[in-house]
Amino acid sequence: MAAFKTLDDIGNISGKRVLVRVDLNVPVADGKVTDATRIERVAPTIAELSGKGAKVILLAHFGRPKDGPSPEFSLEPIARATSEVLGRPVGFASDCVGDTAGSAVAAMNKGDVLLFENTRFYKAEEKNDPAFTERLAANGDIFVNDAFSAAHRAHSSTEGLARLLPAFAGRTMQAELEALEKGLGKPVRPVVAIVGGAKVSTKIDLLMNLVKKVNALVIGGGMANTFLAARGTDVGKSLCEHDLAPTAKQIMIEAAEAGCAIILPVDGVVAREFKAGAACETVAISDVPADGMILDVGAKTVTTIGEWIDRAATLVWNGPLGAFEIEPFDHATVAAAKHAAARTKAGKLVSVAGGGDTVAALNHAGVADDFTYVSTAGGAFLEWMEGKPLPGVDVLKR
Ligand SMILES: Nc1ncnc2c1ncn2[C@@H]1O[C@H](COP(=O)(O)OP(=O)(O)OP(=O)(O)O)[C@@H](O)[C@H]1O
Ligand SMILES: O=C(O)[C@H](O)COP(=O)(O)O
Repeated sequence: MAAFKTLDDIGNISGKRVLVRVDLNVPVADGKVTDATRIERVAPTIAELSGKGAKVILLAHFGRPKDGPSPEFSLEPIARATSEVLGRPVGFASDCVGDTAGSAVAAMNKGDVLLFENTRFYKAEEKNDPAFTERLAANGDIFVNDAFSAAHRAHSSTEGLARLLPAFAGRTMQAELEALEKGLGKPVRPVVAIVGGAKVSTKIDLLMNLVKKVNALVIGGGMANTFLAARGTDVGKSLCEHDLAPTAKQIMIEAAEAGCAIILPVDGVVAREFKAGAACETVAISDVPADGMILDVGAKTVTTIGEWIDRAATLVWNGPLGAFEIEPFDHATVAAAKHAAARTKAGKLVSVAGGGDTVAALNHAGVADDFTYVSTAGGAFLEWMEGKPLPGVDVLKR
């Protein structure tokens, strides 16, 4: 028996209003979804609930809006993409609470699917505010959480609702937890982690514990710049959170004490503009020009990363090594992804990667299917790896 209630326990839901938390925080460029993996992963849960005659109401966030509603963070285009993936109409309500939401739900028939606007248009969502959670709950009889990748957030739509309504794990939530336990529950050593990407402030603290769990930590992407700067390297105009230098230094101390090697870039691909085809050059990491941005790790670093992948029995990866969406800054990520995929196919590596953009990067490299497991989760995956309780999962426990 699973440790939490799943859709196998949900009973007769015909005609019932089921609020389903999904993660539709997908990569988008020019208004188009560039990687639909997260939508594809939640499709089975939606299809199952709809097939059982439920009125399926999707709750999701998109990005990190700071000041309430804005078109930039609207889920409306994602409703269209979800409809394409599901091969059926998906309605859209331009609010997740109140009259607009209530009227849209009242108009639903059995089996219909409706997406509510971005829950993060309300600050109360991220505060897990009980009054806001009640407003969300007013439109549901049952709650299903299928957003493993947002389960590290104790928000109204991830944790709060599970306290107010009968709550169940969706099929993707269930599959993610089972697959991670199987692949990484007792990882074969040496374990090498690669952490890159751009969410420096929300992920850097996780590295403090991660260095105690892995034998080597390769740091690339925007994350590396903060560590390089903390070490005294001038990173020019690169994405860098200088105020986190003390945290980065402490992580390097903890890693040394735990015997975890930290691998930082020795060279970088530098440009002056963040756009496709921008003029760029590869420079030693000590020679980044004051007006330059490191947008990818350089060829020497790629070779070193390959050597660490060769030493690993288990690889854990979150966050691209560079701004892979823009050529030619995808080179390092693609090279490392292909290298890890080849080792996995040769039976020499257990490779588990996760994250919205990380999955997109592996798809871009054409190797997502060759990894042992690809999770939709980035931050949640790292927290799971750390052994930290995930509020969205814990609340579902029997
Ligand atoms: N050197 C860099 N400078 C600027 N942006 C970078 C750099 N390296 C990587 N990135 C950006 O990092 C972003 C991905 O980071 P992020 O931490 O969101 O990863 P993720 O896999 O989506 O994880 P999660 O699911 O937790 O969001 C990409 O959009 C990529 O362009
Ligand atoms: O992309 C993710 O990792 C999840 O959707 C969570 O997003 P967040 O880091 O903005 O909470």
